[in-house]
Amino acid sequence: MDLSSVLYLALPLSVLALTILYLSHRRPGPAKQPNSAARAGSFYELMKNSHRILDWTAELLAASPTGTVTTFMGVVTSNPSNVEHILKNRFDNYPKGDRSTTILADFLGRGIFNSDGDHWKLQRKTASLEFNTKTIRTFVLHNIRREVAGCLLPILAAAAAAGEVLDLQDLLERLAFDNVCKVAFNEDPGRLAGDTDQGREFANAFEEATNLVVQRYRHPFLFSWKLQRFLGIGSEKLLKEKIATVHRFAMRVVRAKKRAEARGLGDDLLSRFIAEADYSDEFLRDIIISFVLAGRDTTSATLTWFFWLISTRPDVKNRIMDEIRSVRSKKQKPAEATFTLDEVRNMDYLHAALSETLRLYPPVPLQTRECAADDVLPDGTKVSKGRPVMYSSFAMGRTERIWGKDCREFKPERWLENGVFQPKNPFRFPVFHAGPRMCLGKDMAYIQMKAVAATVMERFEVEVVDREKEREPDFTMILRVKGGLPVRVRERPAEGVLAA
Ligand code: HEM
Repeated sequence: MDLSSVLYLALPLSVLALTILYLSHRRPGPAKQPNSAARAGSFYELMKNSHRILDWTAELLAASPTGTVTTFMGVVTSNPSNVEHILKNRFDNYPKGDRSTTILADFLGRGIFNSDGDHWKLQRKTASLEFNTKTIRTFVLHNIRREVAGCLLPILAAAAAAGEVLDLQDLLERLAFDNVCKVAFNEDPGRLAGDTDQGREFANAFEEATNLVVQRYRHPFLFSWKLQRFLGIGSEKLLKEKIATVHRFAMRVVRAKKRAEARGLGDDLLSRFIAEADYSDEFLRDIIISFVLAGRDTTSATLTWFFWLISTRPDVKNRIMDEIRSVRSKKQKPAEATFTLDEVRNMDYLHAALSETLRLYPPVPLQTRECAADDVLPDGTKVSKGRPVMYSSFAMGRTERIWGKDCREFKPERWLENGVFQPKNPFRFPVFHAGPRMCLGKDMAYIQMKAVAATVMERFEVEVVDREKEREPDFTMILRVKGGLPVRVRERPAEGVLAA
């Protein structure tokens, strides 16, 4: 790049930097919102609180009478009526929007996770049919049982015998990655069983590409990361390489599956899309990358928080153990190392404990949409065209107005009536999103999480090292446990359970 181009690009950058400085030091004017959203959170405050963005927004929202605030970042709400308006009633006015889809486009293309309008509708229609069949549920459970019995339990047994400390979060992430790849395209990258070269390269590139692409959100203007990409410098250089590795792997999978079509397709999601219509290779590549991203760290993060939370609550742990024993006692044939679909379904208390974990530590804690045309939210907040509008599941899970005075307590009982699990209104609990774009993998996620939790707990006592220590969330794309979760495991004496 020559000097004149550098100067040409440097000038607008300086203007942007000065604008940011001006905005951050400007005295806030009188609030323009009529009766609702407090105007809070200047650029300066945002920077000051950037390391605790979730707690900071939760505090702002709790202090606002309507549960909505207007910040430098856009409108943020924890008000269920607003959430219903954005996600359902005025769905078409709140797409993901250009800013977000442009940021993720190099990586995700126009896969279901990163598209709006007709392109999204087409994928959603096919995917909804495929996610809701009994065949896919059975396929999901079959894979998770295989992976748990064949890989996870032996690793835990070896650690128990050696008295070794394990990072449970890391193990669960490996398990979730292998599992979502099996469900998406029926290949196991072997993250848990001992990496294959190709699998390791794909998994590492996927992980790094996700972390690097998220860095683009930290740029206040699209222009700044685009400039880096154009110059091929810094994190953008590395990102390009990682994305190329992921795309190469995914393309190989798509082409191999298409070639195998004549010999019969499988039950995985890619096979089902191929059988459905003559989609292009790129279209299918984008779809499977979206599925892997969607189903990867969400379940492992939830399980990690779950194991930490129950380690601080022996009463909850005991009730889960009682439920597991009771489900087992109804079995006619000798118990296996893992559970059937019906057994997993019948665990209401475990379902409640996982939902309570999701309430306090939602894997996707803050969601953003972009306002397509000027609008007024049900609480009176005005939103202008192009503004980001966010809802915070994290703040909502900790809101007294929604969950009562004990909202910060871990209390699975709040989800049960006469021992039976009662789902909550998704606009008050939008952890899986809500409305037409609600998470497609919700049932699948519960099946996986329940199967893993019950199988591990039945066979092992999991002791979290330093369990009383408060765990800090680490929020990049998914709300993980900062620093992982070190645990020791001990084998329980067998209660009629066969070895894996
Ligand atoms: C605890 C586990 C999970 C949670 C909390 C969760 C949460 C969410 C949320 C909040 C969204 C909306 C994201 C957005 O629009 O930006 C979403 C979408 C989605 N999820 Fe999940 N998810 C979970 C597990 C899974 C799993 C295991 C899969 C399976 C592959 C999956 C597949 C999807 C898909 C395909 C979408 C896109 C739906 C669309 O845009 O129409 N999810 N999920």
